[in-house]
Amino acid sequence: MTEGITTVTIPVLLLGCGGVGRELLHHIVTSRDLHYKRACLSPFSHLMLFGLVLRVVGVCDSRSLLLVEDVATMGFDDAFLTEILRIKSSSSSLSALVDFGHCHLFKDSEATTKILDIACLLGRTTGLSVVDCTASTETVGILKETVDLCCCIVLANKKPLTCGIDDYDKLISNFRHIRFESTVGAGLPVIVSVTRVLASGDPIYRIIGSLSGTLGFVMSEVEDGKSFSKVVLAAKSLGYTEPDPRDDLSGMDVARKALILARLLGWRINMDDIQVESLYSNEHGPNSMSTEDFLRIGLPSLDRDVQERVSAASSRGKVLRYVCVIEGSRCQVGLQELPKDSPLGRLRGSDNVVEIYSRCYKDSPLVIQGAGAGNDTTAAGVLADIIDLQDLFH
Ligand SMILES: NC(=O)C1=CN([C@@H]2O[C@H](COP(=O)(O)OP(=O)(O)OC[C@H]3O[C@@H](n4cnc5c(N)ncnc54)[C@H](OP(=O)(O)O)[C@@H]3O)[C@@H](O)[C@H]2O)C=CC1
Ligand SMILES: N[C@@H](CC=O)C(=O)O
Repeated sequence: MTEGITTVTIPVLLLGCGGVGRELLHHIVTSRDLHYKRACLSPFSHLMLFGLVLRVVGVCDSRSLLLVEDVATMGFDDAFLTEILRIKSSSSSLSALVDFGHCHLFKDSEATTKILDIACLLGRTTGLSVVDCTASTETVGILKETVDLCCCIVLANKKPLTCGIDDYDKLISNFRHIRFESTVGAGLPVIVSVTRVLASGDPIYRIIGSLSGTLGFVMSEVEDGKSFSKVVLAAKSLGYTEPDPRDDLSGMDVARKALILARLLGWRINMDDIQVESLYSNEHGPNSMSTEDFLRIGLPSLDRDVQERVSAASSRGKVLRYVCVIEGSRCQVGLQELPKDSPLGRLRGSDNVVEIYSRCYKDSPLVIQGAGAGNDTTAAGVLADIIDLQDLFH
């Protein structure tokens, strides 16, 4: 420890070690020096110096929980975190790491019980950050219990916030302890912007945006003459899509983002209240075929339809964009034909854009634009959320 610097430690428990979760661990390891020394650059550094240390106490995948030997004092060292990355990148289970020693492995219901034990031990004293980088609804129960144990919650996963309204209310009941910036716009500061505008007493009456990195990328690539199926597969390999890309193509992923924003505005609505346009029909849905079959057989069968729609729009001098509108009592997501030179029409690749209209931002909306998908930018958003929580524990 550098002399004169007080250390602030945030214990982190990671749920989900896929594309985003692994990238988060990588960012934690590579940003250690920055986090430790950052406060020294603060204008107030002559008053108080503190170094921030993120202590990863546990990592969970769909099958098991890997824990440090002593959660009260230890964190996985960087060599071990790097080994977790290596093992999970090769699609192996976390159980492969038990041989390395200095850790414990828990499975199934035992893992859930253990997570709650840790939350109980560390929540009130240290504000354990429980970070959800899964794409599962199964984490909601754990997250709700950790709220009561005074833990902090950081979400990339949209599903916990888009379940029933009671679950939502519970999760945000301690608003200072939850961050979910990456659920909308990946690393873009959308949630914080909406929250700040609302907190200033400036009512937001309209949000319009293009909020799917995948659909933005797909539409602009198909405009350039590439085949829909190939472009969706490329979006998947670039880390833009959900684990099952049908979540993107059905509009459900954008609908979840719309619901999170609408609920943030105070709307008491559920998924059923959102009009959602899907790019495929039921015969290609999860009840009819597996993800693998959809990628192999279903996707190519959609090529012609999507190409025709894109070409028809182009013949009218327009482009197709998947648009989210929250206004009046309407919350709607779907394809729109837009002028090529409009703010949404000009979007390329995985970029998102969000326009926020309020009393202060009436004639000229507050616009947030930039990369809206990808493991790197999403994990960066999650890490910034974790760092943002540190002020609660000085
Ligand atoms: N990629 C992006 O651009 C963005 C992604 N997000 C969100 O980030 C989240 C993660 O996405 P991504 O990393 O691509 O997903 P992946 O499918 O790559 O990873 C999901 C991880 O969660 C684990 N998991 C599944 N169920 C559970 C469970 N019940 N408990 C604990 N772990 C579980 C999986 O385990 P196993 O390894 O055993 O399969 C896997 O490690 C998603 O919710 C997504 O919507 C948000 C914004 C942008
Ligand atoms: N699948 C999503 C990822 C971010 O939420 C997208 O394509 O925007």
